[in-house]
Amino acid sequence: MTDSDIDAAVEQVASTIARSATEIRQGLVGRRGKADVENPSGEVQAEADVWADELLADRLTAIDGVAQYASEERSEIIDGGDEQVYVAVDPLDGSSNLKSNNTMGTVFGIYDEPLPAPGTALVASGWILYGPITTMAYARDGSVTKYELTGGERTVVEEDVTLPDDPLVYGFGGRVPHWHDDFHEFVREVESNPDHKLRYGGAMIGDVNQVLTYGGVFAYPALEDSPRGKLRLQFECNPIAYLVEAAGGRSSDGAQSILEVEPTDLHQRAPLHVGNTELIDRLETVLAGE
Ligand SMILES: O=P(O)(O)OC[C@H]1O[C@](O)(COP(=O)(O)O)[C@@H](O)[C@@H]1O
Ligand SMILES: [Mg+2]
Ligand SMILES: [Mg+2]
Repeated sequence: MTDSDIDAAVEQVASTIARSATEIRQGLVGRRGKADVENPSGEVQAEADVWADELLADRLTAIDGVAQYASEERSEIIDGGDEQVYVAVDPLDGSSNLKSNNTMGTVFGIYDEPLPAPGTALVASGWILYGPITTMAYARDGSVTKYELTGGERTVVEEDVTLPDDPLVYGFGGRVPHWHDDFHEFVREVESNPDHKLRYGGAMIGDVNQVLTYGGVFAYPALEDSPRGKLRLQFECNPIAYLVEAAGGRSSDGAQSILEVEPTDLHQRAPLHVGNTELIDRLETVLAGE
């Protein structure tokens, strides 16, 4: 396996997901109901979750160089038979927003180690945002590019994207009564800054994309009834953390970079905090009780 083989496989995965996004968006119509089955995290799947997972599984495992396909929506890893890259996908992020027709996304991480893998094994990651238009944010070689997607075409709108220096927005998931006291304290600090505005839409990708655009912080923290929060390390936390760090920000599980979290299980959860470096540094200080 050479570096150029890996580059070719990575590029194929990213362009296949970008091309599929238009179809996924159109395929949401008529698939907004529940599928009556649970995913490995114990959540009832939407018809669109199941459909988007199958579409991406078929296309991504057909690519030369894809060794594994894993998804939030299936228990087992699909073996692609090759050996260059290992792909983890959240086919539809924020699918509970289907009912109300609000923002959703698709998240992907491309690793160079078998799954479950640490975030340090990521070689690229990205997300599609199904907003008023379909956009893509993509991290590769320490640099982030934003695209607009139309009919399968990727048009660059910004290269070398970095988080703005002055944070503007914040959004925190989980029921407020279930937040730990030290997290409450951090939230009070963030809210007391007159420059900061609440932006929370119930789809991680929509909320993190606001942080990438305006600067700020997004978290789905550890909760009293769920010590590892809600979001899944392989499919959600690692890809987001890799991209935000490539854009000059920081990620944390509360104590260390998300990319340092030891993977123990394909579907394990982790508390996720991402955003401008000074805010994540401050969060870690507050959570450490300092
Ligand atoms: O509805 P809650 O508990 O606030 O959770 C919202 C969070 O759950 C998620 O919807 C989980 O992702 P999925 O929709 O892919 O399961 C995130 O996008 C979002 O940040
Ligand atoms: Mg998700
Ligand atoms: Mg999902």
